[in-house]
Amino acid sequence: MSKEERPILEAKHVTKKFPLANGKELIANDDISLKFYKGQTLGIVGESGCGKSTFMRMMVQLEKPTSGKIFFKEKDITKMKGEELRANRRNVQMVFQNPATSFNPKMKVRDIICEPLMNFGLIKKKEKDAIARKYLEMVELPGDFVDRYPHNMSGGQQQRVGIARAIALEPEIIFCDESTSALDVSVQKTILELLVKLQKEKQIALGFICHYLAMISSIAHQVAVMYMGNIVEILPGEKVTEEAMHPYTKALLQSVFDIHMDFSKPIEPLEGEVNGATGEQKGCPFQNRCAYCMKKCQEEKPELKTVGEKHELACHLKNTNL
Ligand SMILES: Nc1ncnc2c1ncn2[C@@H]1O[C@H](COP(=O)(O)OP(=O)(O)OP(=O)(O)O)[C@@H](O)[C@H]1O
Repeated sequence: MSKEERPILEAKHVTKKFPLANGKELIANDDISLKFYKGQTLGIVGESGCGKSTFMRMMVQLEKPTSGKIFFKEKDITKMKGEELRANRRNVQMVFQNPATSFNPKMKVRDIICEPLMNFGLIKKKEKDAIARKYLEMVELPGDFVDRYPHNMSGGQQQRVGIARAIALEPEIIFCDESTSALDVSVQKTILELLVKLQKEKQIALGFICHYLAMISSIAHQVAVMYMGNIVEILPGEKVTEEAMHPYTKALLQSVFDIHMDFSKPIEPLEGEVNGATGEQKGCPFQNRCAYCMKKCQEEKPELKTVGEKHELACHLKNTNL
């Protein structure tokens, strides 16, 4: 495999369990394997509570998996400790989606953008102003925003400052969690476009977490659809509308897709209950809500299998024309 084809970041069989008050465990992520490549966007989509943020938190080293491995350029980051772990954080950055709560309200934009650079000892105090202005320009904000405080900016502007702060470290991969965003969808879309522009310029890998399949598939090279902690389908973003096979992906498409890309529509809820996965239910995680559920689906959990070019599916129905 050539260097270009190797993933920057790779999750291998990653599982995350949380203890529940009743002594059972919630399986928030169940045996997830995903790859992130240089200059490419991998979108992770699914309803609230399916485990997207949990996955991202492990990728950015804020949490450790219960089992499985995470490789940054073939080095297992789950084994890193101390200085090595701290140094690696620079490579994998995250854009916080509620900057109002993640920024120190007493810090000016200049300091917010430069704080990580100062922490890593990469710049001197007197360089801060010029550097903050440079990154503000990259995120299409005026240079004199350096003297603003977070509360003097709109949510979208704060988001741009968050991106400026993340890219200032020149990371190899950036994660964004739009699913928890306080921004309205049209602002989310502009932010997404900015990230795609920066990605093209800098060849950053992007991990993008989103509720809106139509929005994410319009920009992501690959889309991974998550349901109750499981990846049920992976396919190229540009092929989502024509080639989606999983009944859940199709349901997400039907509920939100609009050819005119009207992202203001909320997701219509699917029929049926989403239960937390405690590992007690045999078979397919989607069986309770699937209109095509067969006996086999109640007994045997479908594994992700290749069904086309860059297309993987976990569904027993794969050869049935739905
Ligand atoms: N620290 C924690 N302790 C216990 N349970 C947790 C913890 N973090 C997340 N969970 C549970 O894990 C499941 C997945 O949560 P997660 O936040 O990853 O979902 P999500 O898909 O990102 O949702 P949203 O789109 O609403 O952000 C949920 O049932 C959640 O309640």
